[in-house]
Amino acid sequence: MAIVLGPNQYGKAENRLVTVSRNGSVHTIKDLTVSTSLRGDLADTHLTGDNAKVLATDTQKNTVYAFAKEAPVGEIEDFALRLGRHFVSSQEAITGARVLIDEHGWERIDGHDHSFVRGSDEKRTTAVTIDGEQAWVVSGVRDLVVLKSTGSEFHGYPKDPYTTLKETNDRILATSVTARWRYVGTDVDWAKSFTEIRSIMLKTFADKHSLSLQQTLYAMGEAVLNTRPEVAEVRLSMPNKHHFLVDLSPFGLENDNEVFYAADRPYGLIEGSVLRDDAPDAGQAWSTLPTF
Ligand SMILES: O=c1[nH]c(=O)c2[nH]c(=O)[nH]c2[nH]1
Repeated sequence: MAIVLGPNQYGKAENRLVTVSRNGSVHTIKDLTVSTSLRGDLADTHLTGDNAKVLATDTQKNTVYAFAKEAPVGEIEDFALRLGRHFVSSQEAITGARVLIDEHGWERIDGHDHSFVRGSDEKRTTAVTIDGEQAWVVSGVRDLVVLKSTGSEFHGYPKDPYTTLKETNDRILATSVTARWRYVGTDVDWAKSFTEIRSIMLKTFADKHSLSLQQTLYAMGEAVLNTRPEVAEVRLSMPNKHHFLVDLSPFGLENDNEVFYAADRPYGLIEGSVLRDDAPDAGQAWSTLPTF
């Protein structure tokens, strides 16, 4: 038996980067969390501690901040592609890079020039993978919390000895959407694509009469693929944020779908992928990302 080194990567995780760009007195901010990981000929450092091929994680961190000054950060996908390509092209031993960026949203306060309020916890995300000359982009959104107060049913499921759930023709449906979509290529108007994908997912959640969260998940992915040719595959992770009808009968009160207890756990976790059957090969697009 021999013991060998398996797949490995290393980098600086969760660099917090905030930039201010000034157009006269009007400021625009970008608030990012950037993680970089490098892959390549890195056996020596693992096997003998020889660091001749190890671009320090500290240097990777500094590169993130220097690149933010040297050119406008722009869209997160472009910034991630710039960083990833730089690491691979400038270090002979480094053959691959993975750059993950989360963008945290700030809204201008009442049209104010330089004051902002954090809108919600929602994050725009990207995961860029560089392998030699090739690049894959998977973008998405996290913590996009939505709720509909009707237009959702759940019934027709098997009843076994342990089933207590009551069938319903009218329930609250709420979830916190994590969506990732894999782009076919890299020649994309990233901002426009993101805005339109987010909007079509929200519209579908709202408009689709739901017989299960699974059905809603599929409809959301399908709507993205039907309208956005630049996308090959959508992966969705949607916790079912249960809202239970409170039993008010001890108080002599009827509860006609008006008073709910919002449980935070446990939650149903509904996850799935929707893709074109002729989608181009995913290459390394999803590697090391969570399945959903
Ligand atoms: O939309 C739903 N899907 C399920 O699989 C499920 N299971 C459950 O208890 N409630 C729900 N709701």
